[in-house]
Amino acid sequence: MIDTAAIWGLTGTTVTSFMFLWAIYSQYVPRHLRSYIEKYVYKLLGWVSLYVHIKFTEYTEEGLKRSENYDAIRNYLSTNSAARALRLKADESKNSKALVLSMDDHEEVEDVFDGVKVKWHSNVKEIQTNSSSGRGNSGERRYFTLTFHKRHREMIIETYLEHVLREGKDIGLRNRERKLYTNNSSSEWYPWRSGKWSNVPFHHPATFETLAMDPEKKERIKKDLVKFSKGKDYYKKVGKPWKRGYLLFGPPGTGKSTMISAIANFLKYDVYDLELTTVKDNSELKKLLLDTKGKSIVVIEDIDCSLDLTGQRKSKKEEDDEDDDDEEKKKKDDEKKAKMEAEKQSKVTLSGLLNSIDGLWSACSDEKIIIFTTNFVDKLDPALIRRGRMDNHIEMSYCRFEAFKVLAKNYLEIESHELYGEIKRLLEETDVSPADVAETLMPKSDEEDADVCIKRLVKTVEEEKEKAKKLAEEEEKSKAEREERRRKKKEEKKKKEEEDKKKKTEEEDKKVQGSEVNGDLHDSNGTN
Ligand SMILES: Nc1ncnc2c1ncn2[C@@H]1O[C@H](COP(=O)(O)OP(=O)(O)OP(=O)(O)O)[C@@H](O)[C@H]1O
Ligand SMILES: [Mg+2]
Repeated sequence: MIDTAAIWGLTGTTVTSFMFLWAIYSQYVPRHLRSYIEKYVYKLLGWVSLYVHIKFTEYTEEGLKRSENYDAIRNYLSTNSAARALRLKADESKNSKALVLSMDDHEEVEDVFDGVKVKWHSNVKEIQTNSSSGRGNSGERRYFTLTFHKRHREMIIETYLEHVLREGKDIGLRNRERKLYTNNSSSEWYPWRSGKWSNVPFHHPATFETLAMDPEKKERIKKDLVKFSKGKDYYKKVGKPWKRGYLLFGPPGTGKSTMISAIANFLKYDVYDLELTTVKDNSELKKLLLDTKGKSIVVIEDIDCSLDLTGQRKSKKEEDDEDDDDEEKKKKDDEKKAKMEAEKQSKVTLSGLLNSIDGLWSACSDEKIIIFTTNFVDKLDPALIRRGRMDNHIEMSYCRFEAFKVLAKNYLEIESHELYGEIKRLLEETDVSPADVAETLMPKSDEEDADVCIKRLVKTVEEEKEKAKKLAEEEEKSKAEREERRRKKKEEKKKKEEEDKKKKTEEEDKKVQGSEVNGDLHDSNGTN
């Protein structure tokens, strides 16, 4: 069938007469003759028309796969056509969180790029397909036609189309429903089962605005993220894979997991929450990482607990164990047992993890952030967290006044209070996690206003301060007791050693004396 959009270059009355001819042609000319005629008409149009037409179909040649370019163009035109076209179509795609308004079939919109005018036309064609049962089915195939003047051919093909596809893909990524993935155990790694990763829509509400931390630090992190996300060309230029590692460390409840959600929402990335204890070995780990998409964050939470990743440092530590008293030894034994349990389940090693982060990252898709979190940064092997692997080390600390102000604004919608001075002083002196502050600030009923919550916070922090003081005193006391025990043990050991030595010397003296007496006897016997 002749592509009607292909003759778009012709005007007014020509089009009307052509339509009349077209009706006669489709009714009276036999089908087998039409393909010949169409072939030559196309050739003729190519000679006389000043316009170039490019067709973008909804499905690939084989008809099986949806064309990514078609979707990108549709997204691109959705911003254009929503403003200009009169008939629009509301698409509700499975992976899109927003309604995509694209132009309806047989609509047309103009676009201007670098001062050059082009036209996009949306078309639909009836097709006959043969099903496996042998019966013919009819369906619709959609396509876009781009029309522009011959003299802009080079610019359109080389620059404009690249711009349209890039923009369209970006719009698609912005509109897509973001996902939170979690890894499955390898027994489920079949396409007809769950595959390597299961996912749910990612709807965590945390943002940098709601994250309580030092504002300057927050700005630095945001700038770093923006630079990374726009760094495609830079990373290519310096020959580095386009990835960045973040290490988030700090005590429990200081917002490490919240920060991950804030980063994901800020960059509009998916999140892959990698549970290392369900990964059997290094090869499984590599396969999992290779199966992650770009524009995503791979997270390994509590890396120190996931596996024994502390490497050789362990043996050095063991040497110091001798000085510990029984209580500490028991604690360490329990820790070791827990780690051995984890190792039994998973054989992922430190070097395996390092290889997966470094070696294969370059091979899998671009634009990826890997985040490790830990409560104990000192426990980690330096090889794991060196710059280049973990480029940015971020300490999430206890709630100080600046962070408190963010929480008060979020939870109580206040920016000042007469007790702010008191709170500032208390928070500088006392270590309270943002999680605790947030919980205290949250109104527990409709009767509780900001004043009640702020007073409760003052009380809570004062109590925490008292508790911390008592704990410090107790620790000091038990430390002194431990020192005393250690000193006594050493003294006893020394005393025992001295006694043993003395005993030994006495025994040796006795022996010498004995042998002298024997010698004398022998001598006297000999002379007899
Ligand atoms: N810096 C923060 N800003 C805002 N809210 C926070 C912050 N830190 C903690 N919270 C609040 O406390 C809760 C717990 O915080 P989160 O899970 O992020 O802590 P975490 O550092 O990951 O703790 P853990 O080390 O135990 O995993 C969050 O749901 C959030 O409401
Ligand atoms: Mg956490």
